[in-house]
Amino acid sequence: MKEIKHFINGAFVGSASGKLFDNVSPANGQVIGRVHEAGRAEVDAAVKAARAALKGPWGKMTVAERAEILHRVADGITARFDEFLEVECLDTGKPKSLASHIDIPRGAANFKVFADLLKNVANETFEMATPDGAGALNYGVRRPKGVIGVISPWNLPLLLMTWKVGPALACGNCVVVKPSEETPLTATLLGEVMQAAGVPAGVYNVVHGFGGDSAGAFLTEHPDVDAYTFTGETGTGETIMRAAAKGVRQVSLELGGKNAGIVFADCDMDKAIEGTLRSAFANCGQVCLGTERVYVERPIFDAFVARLKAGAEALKIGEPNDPEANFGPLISHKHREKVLSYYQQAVDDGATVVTGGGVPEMPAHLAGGAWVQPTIWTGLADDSAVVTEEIFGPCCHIRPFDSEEEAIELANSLPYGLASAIWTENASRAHRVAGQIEAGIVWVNSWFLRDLRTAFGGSKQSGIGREGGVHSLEFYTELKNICVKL
Ligand SMILES: NC(=O)c1ccc[n+]([C@@H]2O[C@H](COP(=O)([O-])OP(=O)(O)OC[C@H]3O[C@@H](n4cnc5c(N)ncnc54)[C@H](O)[C@@H]3O)[C@@H](O)[C@H]2O)c1
Ligand SMILES: O=C/C=C/C=C(\O)C(=O)O
Repeated sequence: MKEIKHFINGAFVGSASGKLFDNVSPANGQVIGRVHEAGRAEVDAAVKAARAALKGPWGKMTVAERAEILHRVADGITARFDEFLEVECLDTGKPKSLASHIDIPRGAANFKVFADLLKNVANETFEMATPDGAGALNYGVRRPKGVIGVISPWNLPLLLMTWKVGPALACGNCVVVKPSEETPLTATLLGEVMQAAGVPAGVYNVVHGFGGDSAGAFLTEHPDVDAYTFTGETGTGETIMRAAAKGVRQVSLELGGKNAGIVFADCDMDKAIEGTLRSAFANCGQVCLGTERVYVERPIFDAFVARLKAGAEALKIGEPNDPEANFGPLISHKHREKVLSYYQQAVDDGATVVTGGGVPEMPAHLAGGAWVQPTIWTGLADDSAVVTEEIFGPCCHIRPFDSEEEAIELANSLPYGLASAIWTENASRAHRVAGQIEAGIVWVNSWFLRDLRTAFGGSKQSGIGREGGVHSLEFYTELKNICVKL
């Protein structure tokens, strides 16, 4: 059985405690590996290695030197594309057709984009008048924040982890990564790529384990970490924020959502159906930006529901290697229990189940997987938990609306504010509505169209801070003002 070890100070090491946990395939329920669980000793070793690398070669490199190495990391991922694809799909069960287009290429791009960006950042300067007439010159310099704790989720493991590690390293920081316990493989494989690319030991460290009372908590409680960047559930974000408060460490939090799609009667129906299908069901609904609430203008409500149902029913459920498959399993049986509890709740609350609502029949060799049906409901009250709470599964509730104001009010009615998608061919309306949606990201006639230079993050309980492009610099660097009296 394959053992998955930590990557600390440039070497793969096991846990001193000898504690291991199972890595289980979501597609068939079989154990695919045994993962070392970090104790305080391993987390401490990783933080110490990061601190030493910061004071050592990495901290002393020029931006251009670091950028060259990070380009080699990106090329290293691309050169081992098939291996990354294999293990990402082993961990998550997602179709290779999806991960080969999104997860792995984005993993590589996250290093290139931020390496290039750092080479072109301008710093602010202010000339200042002084009473003696000689003046003063203020100029800003950016310095790495230090040792960054990176805590990432399981839904897009390589993409979301490198989305943080790419800019962190480009800015000259060193990182200790705690990947999700569900998906340890790509973060570990990246250690090999880092070694081969010439990233100095200690710059990139990975510790495996769980959240509370395990590697996650040990990392967030460690006093020598300067800042934490986290993607995951809102409740976990609160816990991490509390831990980071000790020592006044900064946090960047990308949290949960209950995103609304708003479909106007003047939309291009083909586009709206295609985009809503993806936003509700891609990655088996396990995308933070996904749509779980769809509001459709009444004149096209019935037609929209019928077409979305047909689209959901045409999804091809299957294992990662099935070239036809575009719909995989949920991440675990535990998560399936949660999703199925909402499927039951919807029925109890009087929903009309338009399609799905249960567990699909799978061939014998996949029967142990965490499969679930894509599901659509109508007819629920606005305060049903199914409509107000993040399910993080392949499901959505569709509700009619009669006016623009009503649609905006419904979209803004929850404490989350991550993303929204608006479907209309009327550009004025698109601008007007997009400006009023309380969310960090609004798409018009699209979904998950990503330019890595743009600000990414959530408002309200969906997060704190923005990452992406130059916005990442705000978190990953300290901006220092130097004032020179002339
Ligand atoms: N806003 C975004 O950009 C974004 C992106 C992807 C996922 N998400 C959210 O992530 C959630 C799904 O991911 P998940 O189930 O892995 O989230 P999660 O919060 O359960 O876990 C995320 C990570 O935090 C760790 N963790 C858990 N408890 C911890 C603790 N007490 N201290 C330190 N670390 C701890 C986990 O081990 C894991 O590595 C959903 O809520 C989804 O909306 C948000
Ligand atoms: O599940 C959440 C998806 C987040 C996507 C990104 O962070 C990104 O595209 O950079």
